[in-house]
Amino acid sequence: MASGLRSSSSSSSFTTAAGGGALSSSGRFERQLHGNGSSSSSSSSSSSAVSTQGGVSFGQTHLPGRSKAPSSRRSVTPNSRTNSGSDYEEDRGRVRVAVRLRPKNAEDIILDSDFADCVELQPELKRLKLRKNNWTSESYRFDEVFTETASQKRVYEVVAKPVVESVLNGYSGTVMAYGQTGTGKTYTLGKLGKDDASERGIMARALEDILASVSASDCVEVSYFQLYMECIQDLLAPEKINIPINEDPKTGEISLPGASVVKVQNLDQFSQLLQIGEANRHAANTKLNTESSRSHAILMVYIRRSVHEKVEDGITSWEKVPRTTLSGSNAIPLIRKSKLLIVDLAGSERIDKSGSEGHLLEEAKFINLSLTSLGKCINALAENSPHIPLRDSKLTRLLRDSFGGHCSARTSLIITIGPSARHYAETTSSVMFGQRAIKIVNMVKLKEEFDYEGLCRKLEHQVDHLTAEVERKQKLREDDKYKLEKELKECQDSFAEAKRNLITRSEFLEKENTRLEVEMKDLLNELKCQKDHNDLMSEKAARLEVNIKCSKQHQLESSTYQKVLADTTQMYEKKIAELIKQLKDEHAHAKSVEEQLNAMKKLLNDSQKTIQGQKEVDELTVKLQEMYQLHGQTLSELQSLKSEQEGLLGEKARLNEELQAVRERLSVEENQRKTIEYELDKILYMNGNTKASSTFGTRIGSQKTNSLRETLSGQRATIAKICEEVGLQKILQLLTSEDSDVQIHAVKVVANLAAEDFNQEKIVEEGGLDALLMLLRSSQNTTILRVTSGAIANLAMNELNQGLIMSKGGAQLLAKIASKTTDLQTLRMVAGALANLCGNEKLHIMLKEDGGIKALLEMGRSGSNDVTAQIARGIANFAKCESRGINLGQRKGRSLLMDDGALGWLIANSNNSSTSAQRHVELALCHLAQNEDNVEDFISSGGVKELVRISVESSREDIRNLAKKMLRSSPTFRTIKAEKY
Ligand SMILES: Nc1ncnc2c1ncn2[C@@H]1O[C@H](COP(=O)(O)OP(=O)(O)OP(=O)(O)O)[C@@H](O)[C@H]1O
Repeated sequence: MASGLRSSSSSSSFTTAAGGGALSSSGRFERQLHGNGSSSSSSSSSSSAVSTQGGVSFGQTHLPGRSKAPSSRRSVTPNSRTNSGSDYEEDRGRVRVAVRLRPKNAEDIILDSDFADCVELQPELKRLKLRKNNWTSESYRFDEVFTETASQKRVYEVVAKPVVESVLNGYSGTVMAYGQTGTGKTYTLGKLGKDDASERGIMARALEDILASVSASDCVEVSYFQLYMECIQDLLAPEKINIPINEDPKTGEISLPGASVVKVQNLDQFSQLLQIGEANRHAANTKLNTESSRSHAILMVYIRRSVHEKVEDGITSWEKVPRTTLSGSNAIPLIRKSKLLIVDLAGSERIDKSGSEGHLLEEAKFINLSLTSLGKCINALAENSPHIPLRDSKLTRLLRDSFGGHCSARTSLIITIGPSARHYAETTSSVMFGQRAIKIVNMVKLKEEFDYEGLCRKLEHQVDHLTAEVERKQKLREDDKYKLEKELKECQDSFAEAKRNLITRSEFLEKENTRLEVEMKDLLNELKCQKDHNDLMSEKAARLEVNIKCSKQHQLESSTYQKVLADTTQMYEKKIAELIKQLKDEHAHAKSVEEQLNAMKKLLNDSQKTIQGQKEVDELTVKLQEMYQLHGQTLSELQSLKSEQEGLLGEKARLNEELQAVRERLSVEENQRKTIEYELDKILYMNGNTKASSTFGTRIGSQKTNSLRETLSGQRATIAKICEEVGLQKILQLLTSEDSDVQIHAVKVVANLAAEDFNQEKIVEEGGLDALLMLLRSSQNTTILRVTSGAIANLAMNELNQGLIMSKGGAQLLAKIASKTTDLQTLRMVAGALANLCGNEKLHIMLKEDGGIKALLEMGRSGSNDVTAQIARGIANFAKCESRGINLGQRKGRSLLMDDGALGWLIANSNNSSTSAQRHVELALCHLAQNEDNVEDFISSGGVKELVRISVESSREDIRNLAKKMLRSSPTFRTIKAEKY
């Protein structure tokens, strides 16, 4: 059941035209919640019957049957804030304003068909244009504009659904309708749509969404009351009147002690409550003899939802869970309360216009009192005024949460208007109310703070990381030391062994040496003995002369022995040399081993030095500890820097405001200077002079602001003042000046004055009309002709002047100018003047005879949309007057327009790209078709086909209906239509 609303706000909710800046992703999100301190048992489950309670307080709602235990509040601070739905989050605070145009009703169609609508919507630009007359219009931008065909579903989704979603998330929200009586406030908000669900208004749709989103453990309750003449009456229990408003002195929260609060469980039940409320509102109105709802109706929806806070890894998350799953876990059970206000304000029309008298006048004053004080609060809030007069009326006291209030209310306002030009003033006033409200930014409860805890955690993490790194490196160093020591030991061992081997080897070599020396000695002794023996033998030879042969043999033997001895000596000498070389090599080897040993010792020395790195580690640890201390100090410094920064930001904001004010003053002064400089160009522009508009028009285009509008009206006031001081007579005399420059300036002033109703009669009385006609007759100057035609067009708006213009030959003169000029602006002015004259049926014959109709139609050759729109307006005015004359039985016969080819012109222009021209062409065809005597012309010129097309394709429902009516009411048309279409 608790499926939750799928957000369509990104596509269908108001888009932001202006608004607050983006919030950073870190920061603190503060909500106000009611703790579970008060008992959760509620009699709300008992039934849906109307129950009465001690008090209903907004934000701290006392629920039915619930004890008034003080509810504890707490702030919740998630460590990170999401940016989801950023548009909505960022711009939550600004009041969103939409405008809805009501379709024409029967009265509008009957009374207004001669007039253009005063409202033009440009939904694609979210703009609304208010047309004062044919020449002047103002354009305003809103968050959304709804045309007369906008569905109830779309209006709900754009205006109210984002607010409802916000309320379901625990914020307060308000949806309010403001507008003149009969413009559709109740239709938009309170329509029940019993037979057709698509007709349901915002109240029913909001409850439908809310009920679909809450779970069984949640609670939805409503109060419904009206504020009539500063008195609050319960619409669910009408006997309860004069309900007081209580304000909590500490929190400023509002409560209505004694008001009924009803628990709602399904949409049918809510529809019944709404019906009861509407019936009671209607009964109260009837009793008070009022036709329309003159009270302010307020529906309050209280929502109480169970939520729980889950703490995981230091991150706080909010989850909507069934209450039963909360026990036994680390979840913290909480109740989240929010409130939705839907306010159907009473009609905003002016007292003088509504014609109220006696009791009704009193009533209107009270209604106006509360609406006026609402307007004052809106003004004060829009201007950021330090004092908001919330206490001036009950309405503003009740709505204190909705506009700039202390809670984070999200507010949507829908301005309802009608299309009729008769209610121009009321429509303008409603539109301006919306324009002021759109500037209001409610205080948003998202509070931004630096996340110190996060920083702390980050630093701790870094310290942990560094400590681990130090430990790792220490371990590495120990490993290295162990390895080096091991290698050193191995080196020492191998050195000792090498030394041992060397010693063994040198002992062995010494022994061998000794042995060889002994051997050599023995051999030498042997040799000596041998030599002694030889000597003895020679002695014997000498002595033994006899045995010479034998002696010779002995000699031979001796030489052999000597050779053997020499060989043996050489061999031993060689062996001794080898042993000495071997001994030298061993010495060299011993030396290189000693060198290696030295290198090892050096290495050992180095590694012992490396071990000194350990000390560095210790120092690092000390530094780390110092860092801890520094970190603590940094935190406190950060704290003080932050408060300093806040102070500086405040100062900066104040200086910015001052700077802005100075800039605005400078800009106003600059505008005033430029205004004076371009004064005459502006007048020209207002009268359609293209040359002037190339200079001034560009500026106008770039500056379309309220201040310019104010400057323009100030300009008119300046001209009126000049006229007052110089005297109209003198200005009119300047029209006959011989200097054409003087004439140009004078005619511009007169044309400007003629744009205001109250000057028109005076200008004619003082001979201004004659002077203008004289200029038309005699001047050749294009500018003079153009501006003069504009002035006459302005004068021709007034019925009293129209006869005079005709009797003085004005139509002939205008026709002549039309035939001579190709200047589009002049043609537009002339067409406008003739179109105004077409609206006076008494002048029709004269207008035709003076060539006015022919001239009007011929101006179509210009191909200009503006000129075509004026021609179409004139023909429509003419045809309308004729059809009225026929209806009243005052006129007979074929239309005077037929001979001049008006029907052909209309058919040829029925697909004109200009909306205004097309509407007038369609209206003119419908009015001409009403005359049976025009039927022949319609048949011969293809007009019937055009009429059938209009009845199906016209963009205006009222015109489609009119065409259908014409086709039905003429038997000839009926037959043709049946045969051909
Ligand atoms: N958008 C619309 N579409 C169709 N009909 C509408 C629309 N808006 C209003 N109406 C009709 O116009 C009439 C007046 O509307 P509604 O009663 O809602 O006006 P209101 O502004 O509430 O007037 P009041 O201030 O007197 O209460 C009703 O018959 C209503 O059905």
